[in-house]
Amino acid sequence: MANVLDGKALAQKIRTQLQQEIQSLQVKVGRPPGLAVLMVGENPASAVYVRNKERACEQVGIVSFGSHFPANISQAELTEVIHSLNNNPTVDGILLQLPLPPHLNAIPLLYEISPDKDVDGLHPANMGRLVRGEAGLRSCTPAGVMQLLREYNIEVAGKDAVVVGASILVGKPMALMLLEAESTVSIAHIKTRDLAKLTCDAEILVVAAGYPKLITPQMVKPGAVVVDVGINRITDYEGRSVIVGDVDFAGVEPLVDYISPVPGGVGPMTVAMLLQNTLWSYKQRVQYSLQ
Ligand SMILES: NC(=O)c1ccc[n+]([C@@H]2O[C@H](COP(=O)([O-])OP(=O)(O)OC[C@H]3O[C@@H](n4cnc5c(N)ncnc54)[C@H](OP(=O)(O)O)[C@@H]3O)[C@@H](O)[C@H]2O)c1
Ligand SMILES: Nc1nc(=O)c2c([nH]1)NC[C@@H]1CN(c3ccc(C(=O)N[C@@H](CCC(=O)O)C(=O)O)cc3)CN21
Ligand SMILES: [Mg+2]
Repeated sequence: MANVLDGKALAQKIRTQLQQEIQSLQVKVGRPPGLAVLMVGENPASAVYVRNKERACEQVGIVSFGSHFPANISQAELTEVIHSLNNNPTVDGILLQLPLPPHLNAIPLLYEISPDKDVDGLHPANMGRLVRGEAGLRSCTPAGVMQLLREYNIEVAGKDAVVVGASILVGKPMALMLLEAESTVSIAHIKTRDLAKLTCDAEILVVAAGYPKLITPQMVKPGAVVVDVGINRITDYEGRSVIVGDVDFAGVEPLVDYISPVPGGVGPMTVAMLLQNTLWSYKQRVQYSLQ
């Protein structure tokens, strides 16, 4: 039986640490950290994220400025909203929930978010820092995966790692962080000819494709570490709406050494890293008032 990577428990531990640090800092600074989350239209994965994030902010003492915009908001209107948040001194973090409705273009909007407040790490300046191995705001989900591996003392250096998925939100920054930790990294994507051949060689397998049961028992190396990033809402055999990952958990779990569950794995870690990034950004911003 595999060890289950308990992201829920680790995230709770991190939130307790953050709560204590925020409590003592805000006395000196005179205001709590602030996080603005912009959600446009309806997206089930985003809705889960926004709900969990608001609860977590409240727990640690971060003020959350949640804004939910109708699906028909224009590119210009959303750009204006971002500019006003950039100029708002009580906002330390700005997160634009992805994906956006088709009439909106995410890339130009991600350029508009001030790199100092880009708690998703998606601005080219922050992605560039990651590529170069510099400190900075980094994408929450891959940062959460790395922290989870560290918590369980899982050796990464020298290992063969495979990342399934190559998005700028998860797959690409994940591969860069695994490389920084000195593993040998391969990235699979939709055009990969033989996915199973690649995944069968993976000692560390991180899956972020958004496809339920993409990874079957035949596709994993016995004794591997499997991290499931996928968040898919499906209807189960009893007609209920449930969340599942990209890995056939029941089939894969008996074969591997470590596996992260969905829910309770990477998702809560993403939220914890978002809070951590917001605190980091706040500390950068208020360092003068602390001297
Ligand atoms: N747990 C969390 O905290 C968290 C955070 C973010 C996202 N997610 C979830 O993680 C999943 C991925 O998110 P994302 O934002 O990275 O999604 P995305 O932008 O849709 O990217 C998915 C990536 O997977 C690749 N892919 C899709 N089907 C594939 C297949 N059959 N074989 C190989 N590669 C395949 C795509 O390839 P192409 O680009 O070539 O099409 C793309 O690179 C989703 O389920 C999302 O909800 C979870
Ligand atoms: N800009 C941006 N950044 C993101 O990190 C992001 C988006 N957009 N859009 C949606 C996806 C999906 N993300 C998620 C999705 C779920 C959880 C989460 O907390 N999952 C929990 C609870 C699931 C449940 O309530 O059942 C889990 O245990 O997996 C976190 C981040 C983050 N994502
Ligand atoms: Mg999860």
